Amino acid sequence: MEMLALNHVKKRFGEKQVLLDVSFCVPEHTVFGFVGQNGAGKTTSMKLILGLLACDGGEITVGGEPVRYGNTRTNRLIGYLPDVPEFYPYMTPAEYLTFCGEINGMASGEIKHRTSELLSLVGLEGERRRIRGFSRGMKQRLGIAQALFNRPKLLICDEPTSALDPAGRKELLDILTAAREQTTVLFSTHILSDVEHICDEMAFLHEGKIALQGSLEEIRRIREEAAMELELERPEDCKELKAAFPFLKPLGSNGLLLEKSEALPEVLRFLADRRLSLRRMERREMSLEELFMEVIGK
Ligand SMILES: Nc1ncnc2c1ncn2[C@@H]1O[C@H](COP(=O)(O)OP(=O)(O)OP(=O)(O)O)[C@@H](O)[C@H]1O
Repeated sequence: MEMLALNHVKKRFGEKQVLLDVSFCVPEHTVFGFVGQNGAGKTTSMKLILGLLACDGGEITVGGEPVRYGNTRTNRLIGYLPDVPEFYPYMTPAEYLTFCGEINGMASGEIKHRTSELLSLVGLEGERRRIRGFSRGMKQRLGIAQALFNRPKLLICDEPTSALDPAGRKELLDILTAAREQTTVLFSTHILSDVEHICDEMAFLHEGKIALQGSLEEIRRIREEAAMELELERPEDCKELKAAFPFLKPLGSNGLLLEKSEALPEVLRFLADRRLSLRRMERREMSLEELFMEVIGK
């Protein structure tokens, strides 16, 4: 079942059309990466999912229920970690989570149990310091514990790793992976290696639309089919081939990169007709980064 679905969502701020037509689905119990450059509209999309902004068109459902602007009904299913979470700095993490349980009207036994379970999940068990002395990474981890307190079906995190150092990022990614046992995770990022590390699926938002989406397996397949490296025996053969197919890109002294795999049969026919010998031909493993640069035309 899909936990979240956006269908043809549109959003404009004055003259600026931020989301032109955004559709994607997040299946239950996945870790879903929502990727986009700065200013692509990731936070705007999250605010629409939370009913904090009104869509100009399209529909959003959470757990099958439609999201309505200004109506918080679907938010009972959601835990949200904003990009800069705010806390009462004079509290310890245990005091803070206890306070969250109390304002939610939970019984004290349940609050105690949940607090200890979550502090252990985020690696803050036994932490007696007050939040004012916390690093950014510790605050993000506490924010995840808070967002998970009510056992949400969907955890939404807005760029949770972008301000963290590599060690802090790794800790946070491990927590999001562990959180998948209890919930579905949607997190926005522009750090593509984070997506490669923990996501099952992803969508890439570019110029107001989803430019690329699917499981990481599917996206890897696109990468493998995307480009081919050719290495010829002699530099003059390389020159001859390049002159016949100007779209081939130089690669080292005797190599050429073929980005359009549909042109491969024609290139091979040319090599055979001219009796040019090929030393090596290999599919090129593109990084997610390179693939995105290609999608955005850079
Ligand atoms: N309330 C608003 N009024 C006017 N413009 C806005 C408003 N909120 C966002 N925008 C604009 O919409 C665009 C998308 O912003 P958004 O914050 O959703 O992007 P983002 O993908 O989250 O970027 P970042 O990675 O930098 O956080 C930006 O150009 C931003 O300036």
